[in-house]
Amino acid sequence: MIRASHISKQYGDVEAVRDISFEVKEGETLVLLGTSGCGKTTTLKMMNRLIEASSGTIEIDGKDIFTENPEQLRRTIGYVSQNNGLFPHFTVRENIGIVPKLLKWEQSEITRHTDRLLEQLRLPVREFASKYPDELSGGQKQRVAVARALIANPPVLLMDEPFGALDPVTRANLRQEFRELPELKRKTIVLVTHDVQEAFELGDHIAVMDKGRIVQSGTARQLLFNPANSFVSSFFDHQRLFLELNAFTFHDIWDSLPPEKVIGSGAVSADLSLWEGMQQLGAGQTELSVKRENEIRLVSQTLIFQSFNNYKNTR
Ligand SMILES: Nc1ncnc2c1ncn2[C@@H]1O[C@H](COP(=O)(O)OP(=O)(O)OP(=O)(O)O)[C@@H](O)[C@H]1O
Repeated sequence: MIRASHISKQYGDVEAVRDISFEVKEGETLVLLGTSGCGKTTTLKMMNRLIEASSGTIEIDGKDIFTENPEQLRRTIGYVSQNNGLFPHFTVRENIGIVPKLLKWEQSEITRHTDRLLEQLRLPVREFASKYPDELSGGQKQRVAVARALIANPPVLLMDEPFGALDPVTRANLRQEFRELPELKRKTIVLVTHDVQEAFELGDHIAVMDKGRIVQSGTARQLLFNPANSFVSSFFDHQRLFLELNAFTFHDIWDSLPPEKVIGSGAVSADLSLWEGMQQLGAGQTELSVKRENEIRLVSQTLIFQSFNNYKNTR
């Protein structure tokens, strides 16, 4: 569990972060979302003391991080930086093994763990372990950076725009893989992004930031349907329908669905978001009749319009 209370960072006259407080429960992901310069990276780096806070307190698992040795603290927190931060003169295997080496693991242990992670992150050991960062694509470098952050099995992971430099397709694929990676299931994660879709896909909670402050913190649904002010709602306006379809699952419209069961084997999984489900329906990947598919579409769209009306009424 991470608890940040009233943290601020001042650079001369610039207040990069102003009196921010938040909690991240064990195993949850908090996304810091905001436009360039709003203080996301500064907030993240205060949590592993790459930047020292001007005031406030940060606790990780009940321990005040300001009383710890910063270097030792950083060995217990996984960190993926904005530009992947790989050492160019180290091979992939050496880059991933940096922290275990500092922790004085046996070399055989380091190799075993490195190779397992490489395979999991779809970087076959034979092909990639001895390569240098310059010989990798952007997406491959990010996978190595994630492996490096995970190898010592830290309970907390900090990620700064981990997919930022990638094209939209690679970015979406990596996000999907990232969500399914068993290593990440129980981690407490703080992730920085300016990408709304990324925030909604990966965050249990999302903190929307502006000018060094958290304007609103909540689940995707809370932010979409109960925005604190026009800044928050305008943040989502240009892709609202897409976000709403992602914010609901087929569970949510179960009662409104036609009586004949459409969810289950051969049909649509109840855990799918409406967006994913409708994509499956559109691609003819289910065993449902066209008539049934159209009924589901109609129910989904009606639900969204109802929600949208509720949302408009709250403004
Ligand atoms: N070392 C520094 N000295 C002075 N001002 C700084 C310093 N680092 C950051 N700032 C300022 O603090 C503010 C917040 O910067 P920060 O890097 O946290 O923003 P960000 O939201 O992460 O932006 P981006 O998405 O572009 O990385 C900015 O106005 C920035 O100019």
